[in-house]
Order: sequence, then structure tokens, then C-alpha cells
Amino acid sequence: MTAEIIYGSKIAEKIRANIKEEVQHLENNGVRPGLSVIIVGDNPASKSYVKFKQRACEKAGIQSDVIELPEHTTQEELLHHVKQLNEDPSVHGILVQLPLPDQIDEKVIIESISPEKDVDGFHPYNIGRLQTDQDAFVPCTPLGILAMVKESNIAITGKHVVVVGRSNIVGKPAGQLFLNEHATVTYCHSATKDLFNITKQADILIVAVGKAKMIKKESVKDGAVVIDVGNNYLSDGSLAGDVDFESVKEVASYITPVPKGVGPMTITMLLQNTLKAAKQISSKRG
Ligand SMILES: Nc1nc2c(c(=O)[nH]1)N[C@@H](CN(C=O)c1ccc(C(=O)N[C@@H](CCC(=O)O)C(=O)O)cc1)CN2
Repeated sequence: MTAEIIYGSKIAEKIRANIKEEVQHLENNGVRPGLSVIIVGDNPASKSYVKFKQRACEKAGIQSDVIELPEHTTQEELLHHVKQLNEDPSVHGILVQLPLPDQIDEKVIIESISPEKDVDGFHPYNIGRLQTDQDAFVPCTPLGILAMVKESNIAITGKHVVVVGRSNIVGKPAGQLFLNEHATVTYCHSATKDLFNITKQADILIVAVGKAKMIKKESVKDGAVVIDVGNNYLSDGSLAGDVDFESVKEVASYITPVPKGVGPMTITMLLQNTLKAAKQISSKRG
């Protein structure tokens, strides 16, 4: 079997075209969706992700502003910036790029973002709503994964979804999202015993651990759908996923590549969440 490749970049193009139209429509009614991104420090990967976000916003007609703060920024200073954005009526979405430097507590910052502007979907309010299957801002990467799976007409109900990784950004909400779609979900992590025996039982395998090429074909069931969230920069400057693409594509039915797989969908779901925030906030204001 050779897997069908799910190009997130292609699916993203279609969704972004629709978002652009909706943004235009909203603007014709006097509301220009606005996203503010805060980045602290000089992490090169974070800087390039923020650039992707800015460029995507521009193309979709979304107003985007980036606040760049130095590495030594204190938690109080960052809280002050978030507070200002919470109060700014032209800002519909607020995103603090992660990771943050050690002197800042990520959880405190995330909780300071107004839940109605939390387009990353990381605030406990939105996480709680996702967990109780209510409308919420859902974290962009899991939301993008679900959109790719649905767009590829892959059935989810009753399927065994194995999530490798338990981060708050990807692993945990991805499992929750697929549970809400009536999958049977197993989480695996660094303390999981006999990991590859469990990955081999997955109908849909989502890997988000940050270890280049750790999943080989021997750890994947014939016909499984394999979603690779990894973005690992190797010493030669190349980019690798968490899945050994060349080997796993021989046994999987569907596989996402890196790059051009999950990454572009993450950015697209950020645009979608920003549009949703702008619609909700403007309709409340009347
Ligand atoms: N506040 C947030 N911080 C972080 C998030 C997030 O969703 N919100 N996610 C990740 C990083 N991330 C977005 O911020 C992200 C990572 C990768 C990509 C992407 O498009 N990758 C490309 C390849 C990149 C390259 O060529 O260098 C791809 O996979 O095709 C987008 C967004 C951590 N922080």
C-alpha cells in the first residue's frame, strides 16, 4: 500500500479563500477583523511562525499587529500589554507566541487574555468549554488536524485515535476534539510503557512529540491514517517531522507531510478563529 498524501497547504488554500470573502463582507459592514500577536525574545522558529501569521493575515485582509518585546521582559510588563489589548476595541484576537522565556509563567499570561479574544483557544475557559463539547475557541493545530481529516472524508466515529504527546497546545486538545467526534482515544507520552505496541493499534495516529522521525513503519498498523505534527529542525538546516515519512507511507492509507501538512492548517485556523472572534464581538456590540 502507498499512502495518499494529505497536503494541508492545498486544503488551507481553499479555506483561506472563503475566509477572505467573509472578512471582506464584515469590512463592508464596518468591522475590520484585527489580530494582535505578542512575541517575547529572539527564538528564530517563533519569529518565523509569527511572520507566517502576519503574512497570512495580510493576504486575508485581517489587520495584524505584532508587538516585539525583548528577552528580559518581565511578567508584569507582559501582563500590562495583554491588558491594553483586552481593552482595545479594534483588537478581536490576541495571541502570545509560545514558548515564553523562563521568568514568565505561561499559565498566568494565558489566563490574563480575555476569553472572547483568545483565538489560540488556550484559556481555561475555552479548554473547559471544549471539554464539555460546547462552542469554544479551539486550539489551532488540533482544529486544523480535524479539518484535514474531515476534508479527506475519513470516518472518525468509533475509530481508535492514538495521540502521542500530551502538550496543552496540541496533544491534549487534539484527543478531546476527536473524543467529541465519537472516536475512542488513547493518549501516549514519555512515561508510556510499550509505546509502539499502542501506536500499532491506531486507526488514526497523531504524533506531536518533537522527536525527528521517531515513528517508523514497524509501529504503524496497515491502512492507518498518520498525522505528523512535528516541526524538527535538523543540524543540516533541513526540516523533519516526528514520522519517518518515507517508511510510513508504505503502510499507511493517508499521511501528512512535513512541511506543507499540519503547519499551514494551524495558521489557517488562526485566521478562522480571528474571524469568528470579530463576528462574535461585533454582534455583541450591536
Ligand atoms: N501561541 C502559540 N504558540 C505556538 C503555537 C500556537 O498555535 N500558538 N504553535 C506552535 C508553532 N506554530 C504556531 O505558532 C507553527 C508551527 C509551524 C507552522 C508551519 O507552518 N510549519 C511549516 C514549516 C515551517 C518551515 O518551513 O520553517 C509546515 O509545517 O509546513 C506554523 C505554525 C508553537 N507555538
